[in-house]
Amino acid sequence: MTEFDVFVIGSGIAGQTVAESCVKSGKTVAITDNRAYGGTCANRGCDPKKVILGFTEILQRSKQLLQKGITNIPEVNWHQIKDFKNSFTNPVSENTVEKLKDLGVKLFYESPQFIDKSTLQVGEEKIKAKHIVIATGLKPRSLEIKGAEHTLVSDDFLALNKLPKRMLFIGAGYIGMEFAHIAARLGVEVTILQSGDRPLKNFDSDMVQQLVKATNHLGVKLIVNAEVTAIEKYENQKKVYYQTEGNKKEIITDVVFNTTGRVPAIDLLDLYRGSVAFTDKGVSVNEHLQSITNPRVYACGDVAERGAPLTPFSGREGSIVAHNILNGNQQKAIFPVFPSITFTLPNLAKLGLLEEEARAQYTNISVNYNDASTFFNAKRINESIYAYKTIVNTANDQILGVHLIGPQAAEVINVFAVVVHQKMTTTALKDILFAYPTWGSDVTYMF
Ligand SMILES: Cc1cc2nc3c(=O)[nH]c(=O)nc-3n(C[C@H](O)[C@H](O)[C@H](O)COP(=O)(O)OP(=O)(O)OC[C@H]3O[C@@H](n4cnc5c(N)ncnc54)[C@H](O)[C@@H]3O)c2cc1C
Ligand SMILES: NC(=O)c1ccc[n+]([C@@H]2O[C@H](COP(=O)([O-])OP(=O)(O)OC[C@H]3O[C@@H](n4cnc5c(N)ncnc54)[C@H](O)[C@@H]3O)[C@@H](O)[C@H]2O)c1
Repeated sequence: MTEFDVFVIGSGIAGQTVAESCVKSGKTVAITDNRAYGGTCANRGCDPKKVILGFTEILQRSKQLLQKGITNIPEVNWHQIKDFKNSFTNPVSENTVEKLKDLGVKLFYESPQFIDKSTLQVGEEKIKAKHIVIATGLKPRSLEIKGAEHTLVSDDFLALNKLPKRMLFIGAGYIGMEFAHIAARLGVEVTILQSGDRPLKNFDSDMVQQLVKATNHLGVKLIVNAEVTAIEKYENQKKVYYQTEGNKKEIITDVVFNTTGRVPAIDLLDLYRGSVAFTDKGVSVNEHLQSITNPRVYACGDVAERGAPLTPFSGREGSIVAHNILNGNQQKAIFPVFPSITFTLPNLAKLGLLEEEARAQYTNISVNYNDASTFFNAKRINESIYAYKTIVNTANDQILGVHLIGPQAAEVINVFAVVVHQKMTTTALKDILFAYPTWGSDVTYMF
């Protein structure tokens, strides 16, 4: 039986971080992945999405300034966009493999199964490890309806050879909204069916209302309170049956994407045999990111029950796990307040508490919600959607929450992340001289 100090399952940002730190500290380390090395963000998530978004930003800006100096909207070519996107994603796997091999990590290419608390079956090999790290991320939630096999997922969107004329997304969360905006700007007729009464439940409702306005303006048909009941395939077309407010409806489209959420990728691991407890949110871990039922096992990144399923968390959790393996459980998974973005155009951004959370937790708060579309920054690019909501604890003048919608909200929210992280007061923030005219300079007017 082969033995390692550390066996890592999953080569995304979380797993790679653990493997790299541990091998550099002299541990014997192995890692396995049953898909392309490098994980979701670089291969099938944040990065390729943002590359494609870059093209739609140009289209959006051109459209806003059409007949104001722009005479033609540029034409886009999906094949070229895809080639450019592939120039980022294609090398990821090979580069990751090379980096890990050079560091002395032993690589495997299949899903392991737990045999007992410290042993894994990896292909033909039985492997024992002092520490096993689960970093397998999330996978798309299965859709439990008739005809679910006719749906595609976000990976398939990024791999499309040709853009269809029509697309339908089931679910208006991060992925549904981001991909719907991208597709619509690239000329696809887009429908979104959302089960609840609004998209993006984690974001501020006033900002989301503005985003819904922008989404409608873009020509996307966003239908809320829709319960999808079945999908039928007719040659190249799909018929999607749904109900809304008791009425049965159907819609014909070319491609249907299941964007109803993502769940922990743990079903292949036989966690029961390893005595590793889990819930539907992921592997159950204590504050050191250690399994609550098997102390040899740690979990980090999206698959861990703690933290948020976002790239910066996965990296941070990976380094906490590596530190705890190497030094005994010294680091706790305590995270600073963090921004979250929906990369639609305009961007939707949030940091800290929602208004209702702040009202429930604090007695003295001030909430400042304003339409900023008359600000110079918005007017100079003819942008009609720009708004903010800031929530301040009036007892100490510190910011509790910031919610932004605007063309550069994804960047501007980072200014607030620094302010909140450093516990600055709004008075101190207003004392800073920001360069003008920049989006950053608007933040001093948001209180
Ligand atoms: C379309 C999309 C867009 C996104 N955009 C953003 C964004 O803009 N910003 C942001 O912060 N986050 C974004 N995310 C989320 C982000 O990608 C994840 O939070 C991050 O990649 C998680 O890293 P991880 O290391 O925890 O898991 P992953 O990167 O998912 O890595 C897990 C690895 O484990 C492997 N694996 C799974 N099961 C097994 C098994 N049984 N055996 C062996 N290997 C296995 C997988 O193949 C994968 O390589 C996006 C996600 C998606 C899907
Ligand atoms: N910009 C980013 O940071 C970014 C982008 C993409 C993904 N992510 C990460 O990936 C995770 C998964 O994203 P996601 O968009 O898959 O999930 P999500 O949870 O954000 O959205 C799923 C949406 O589908 C809806 N839904 C669920 N079941 C439905 C049904 N049967 N019919 C219609 N609608 C239904 C939900 O109400 C929700 O609005 C996110 O939580 C996020 O952490 C982040």
